[in-house]
Amino acid sequence: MFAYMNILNNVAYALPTTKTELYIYAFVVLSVILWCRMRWVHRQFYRLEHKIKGPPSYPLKGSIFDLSTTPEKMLDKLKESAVKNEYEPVKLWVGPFLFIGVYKPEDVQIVLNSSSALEKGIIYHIFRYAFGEGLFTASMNKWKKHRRIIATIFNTKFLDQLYPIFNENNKKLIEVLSKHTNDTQPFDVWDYIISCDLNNISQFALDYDRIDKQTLAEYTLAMKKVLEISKCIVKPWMYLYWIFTVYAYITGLKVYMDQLKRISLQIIRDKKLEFKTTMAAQQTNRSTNGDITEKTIKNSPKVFLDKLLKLNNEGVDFTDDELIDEVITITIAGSDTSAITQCFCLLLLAIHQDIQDKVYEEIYNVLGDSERDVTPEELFQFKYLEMVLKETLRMFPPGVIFSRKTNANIKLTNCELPKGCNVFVSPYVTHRCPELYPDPDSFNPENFSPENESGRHMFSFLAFSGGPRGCIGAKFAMISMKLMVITILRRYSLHTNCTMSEIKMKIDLLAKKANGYPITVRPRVNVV
Ligand code: HEM
Repeated sequence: MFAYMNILNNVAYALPTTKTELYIYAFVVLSVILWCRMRWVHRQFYRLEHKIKGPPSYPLKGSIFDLSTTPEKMLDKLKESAVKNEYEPVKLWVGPFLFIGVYKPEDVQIVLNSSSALEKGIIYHIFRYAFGEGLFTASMNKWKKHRRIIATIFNTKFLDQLYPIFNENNKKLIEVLSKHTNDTQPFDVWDYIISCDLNNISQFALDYDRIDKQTLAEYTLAMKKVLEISKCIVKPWMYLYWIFTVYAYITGLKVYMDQLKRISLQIIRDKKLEFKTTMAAQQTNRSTNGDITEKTIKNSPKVFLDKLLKLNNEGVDFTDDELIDEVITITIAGSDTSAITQCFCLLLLAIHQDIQDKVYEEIYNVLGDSERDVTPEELFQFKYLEMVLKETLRMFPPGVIFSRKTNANIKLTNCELPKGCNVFVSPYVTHRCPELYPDPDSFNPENFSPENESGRHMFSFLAFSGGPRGCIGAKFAMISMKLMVITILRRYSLHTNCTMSEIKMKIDLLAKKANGYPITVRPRVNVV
């Protein structure tokens, strides 16, 4: 009886007496109810999540949401946790968002080929705000329609007629590099390579032949500036639209975002007008000659935008805004990625003189002493250079992580991903797995010899992602990168005092080398 009275007294003591206490109590009780309801409604999500290993997580903070962590450290932590869990999936809470890393090629294949993982993850929001809803950021329904159409453009015949664009820009590149031939100290090759790539990709996407130099300079500057938003990717609060918008205004980024759109729209309008005139001329020629004349054949589509407009005319029906988004996406997705790979490749060849000699030998075997341009048939013969570029992409994939949102549970080899999580794949982590690539921290193009490649799982090499949402520009990239390396090595030998252990990474959306790519160039005098 006494004990009973005591309990009642304690309860009475704990009851709210003031209005403030009442509000606090109500808030706590409501929060607990809402939390229980959320756990109940999403019980299947939590049941599956619970089965996946990962570091301890704390409310709000999650497992890795630590402001002092740099992206480079975060990547090292990811690699550590993957090794610790023997490359089985690892879960990470970032604030309220569940991320699950998938590293084993067998699991990666399931994810990238799954129709339940075609939606892009939350980290892409920033890119959607900055350069619209092109293929790279598009939501699933839009992506399905656009990808099917745009994939028809990236065929071999279309890519083959781009060689003159690449060759012309490469020639300009080796001319500007000539001013460094007497340098005794290494210089950073980045600015030269990215300018060449920006020219390649803008000419490919928009056809710059007809735009004045001033506009070209404005467009490439705007592209460089907009690309800088990738550093926001490690700041989750930027995923909120209104915070990003304020940031874009304050930092002046909005000016460049508008500039990209304005110039693209102007070119699209000019091209549309030109396209109409050509079509009208074709109609007239057909009615007078009964066939298409030489003049109209010469006017057949040369660049990406021409092709899009032609498809539009055939009933595809892209709005001007959609055309702008796709053109900007192609230019953004195709410039830094290629430039990073080319810079790493040049640096790695400068560090590994024996491998550089082998690449030069191959160039000499195919092209001899001639200075003529490389043809598509000849480029196909550069097998060793292809191995070198793939090994570069293995060690230093520009995209170290990419992610998708699951819209259904997905069964992997040993566990199940819950619907609604952000699943991510890390080429960097998978590419450094010693079971797939022995001695993974050494640069060894033999990893991609036909024998070694055929003995490995297809999804062991993820630099271009894979499955239906993989890189649409992979072939374009390989052609442009091969042609550039060939052009440079034909004229110069490359040297550096940088060593492998000195290569430190700087990561935002893409992974670059911190402190640039220091090389020296010497005119080639010796013939093999
Ligand atoms: C070395 C060069 C390149 C690398 C390493 C690379 C890598 C990638 C990766 C990993 C993805 C998938 C990203 C994700 O799922 O989030 C991707 C997508 C994409 N890439 Fe590339 N890329 C390169 C060059 C290019 C080029 C030259 C173009 C255009 C000409 C291009 C256009 C695209 C587009 C449009 C997408 C989005 C595809 C879609 O979602 O359907 N890329 N790329």
